[in-house]
Amino acid sequence: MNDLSMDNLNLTPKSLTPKAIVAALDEHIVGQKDAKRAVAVALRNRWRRQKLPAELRDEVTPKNILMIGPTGCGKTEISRRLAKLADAPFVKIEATKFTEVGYVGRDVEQIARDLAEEAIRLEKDRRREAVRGAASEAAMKRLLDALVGENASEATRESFRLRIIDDSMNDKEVEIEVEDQPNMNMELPGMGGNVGMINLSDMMGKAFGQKNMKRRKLTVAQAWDKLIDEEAEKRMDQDDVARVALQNAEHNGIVFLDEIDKIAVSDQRGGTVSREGVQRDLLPLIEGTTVSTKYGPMKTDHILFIASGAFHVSKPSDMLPELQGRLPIRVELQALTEEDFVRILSETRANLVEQYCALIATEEVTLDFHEDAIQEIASTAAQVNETVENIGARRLQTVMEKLLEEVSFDAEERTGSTVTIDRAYVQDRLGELAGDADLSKYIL
Ligand SMILES: Nc1ncnc2c1ncn2[C@@H]1O[C@H](COP(=O)(O)OP(=O)(O)OP(=O)(O)O)[C@@H](O)[C@H]1O
Repeated sequence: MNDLSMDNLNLTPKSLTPKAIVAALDEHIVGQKDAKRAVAVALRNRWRRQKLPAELRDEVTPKNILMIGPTGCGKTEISRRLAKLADAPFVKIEATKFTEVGYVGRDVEQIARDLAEEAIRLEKDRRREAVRGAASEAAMKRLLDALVGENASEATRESFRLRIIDDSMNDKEVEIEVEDQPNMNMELPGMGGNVGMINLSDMMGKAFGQKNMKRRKLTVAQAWDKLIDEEAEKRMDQDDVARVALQNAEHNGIVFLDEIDKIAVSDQRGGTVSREGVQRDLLPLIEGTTVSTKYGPMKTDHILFIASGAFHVSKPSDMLPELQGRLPIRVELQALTEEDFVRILSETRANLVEQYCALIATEEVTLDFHEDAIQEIASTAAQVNETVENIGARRLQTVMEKLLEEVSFDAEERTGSTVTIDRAYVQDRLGELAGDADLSKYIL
């Protein structure tokens, strides 16, 4: 890639120093300092690499990361948040998926194709912003034409326009001409996976320079969404979208490979694709290869791979040596404690307590959480994790849902009231359940 095309990339901002990245992650994720530092350095190294002269830049490959830690302790969350910070295409894939019946070696390339799709989605979102004004103007014109006819007076059009804008026509039906997407996919023989899939309708549309249009009955709200989408797409140079998105996937993409520990042990089952085989298939992708996608060839050399697993049964050293070598940065994440749960519920941004308060507040009911209630919820979650199964912070979700089940169900009958949630309330709702391991297995 030459320097010029590199300039088109959305570079990670200079201000995203490792410290700034860790600070941003701290807002959402409690603890796990080592993992945060490792991903922060990996991201910064991308920015550093982009500053290098071309010949050196190509030599610098990402130092992929292996996260070791129990389920629900923040491995995915850290990686996903990192990608969001960097505005980077991100996909999460379970490594075990490739051991299932029906998969063949080359299917791991689908990971790169999924990343390309994600990059396309991001790029289109970015460009949609830029064309929003023109697209909504054109969409409104088409919608008004369909509702009142092209020859209606300006006054009529204006009065309909205002009613559309203030949402009062949302449920009214309108018959309108929109693009038809029958999805006539056809697989090209001899080309594996999705590359060989071509969309016949797309192709015919391109050949004749036009899309198939079809009259459909939609609600005004549905028609508006569809028209905005069509008008925005029309205003994007699709070839340029594909080119920039592919570059972005190649240089900024992050692949999160979950359950890598499950493919590290040798096979006992017959009939399925061997786990060692999957490791071998993954290798070229991680080492760097070129995968054909429907947007063109995509190099995987500079994609950042974050592999993760609990490694309860297997050890990282059980993986193929080549794969171990490709995941040189090892970080351990800690199982979450009761204190961590308190912090997750009270210190993280948009935490579960805030979310529930906001949801119930839409019914004009106030949830007044006392500190001792948070402590009790955390202790209940920790207790159930210990007695039933440790699912980490995910336990907080089931516990909170159960705790607030009743209020959530009849909030609209309590308009104007305040529900006090203190330790006694939590014990009253959850005490019996949490104390009974058999019940908790199903309910909490
Ligand atoms: N340390 C943490 N701080 C705040 N929230 C957390 C933390 N760990 C996990 N969570 C929350 O718990 C949920 C599950 O976490 P996550 O998906 O990161 O688990 P994981 O470690 O990747 O587990 P798995 O290996 O099973 O995928 C998410 O909603 C996440 O926000």
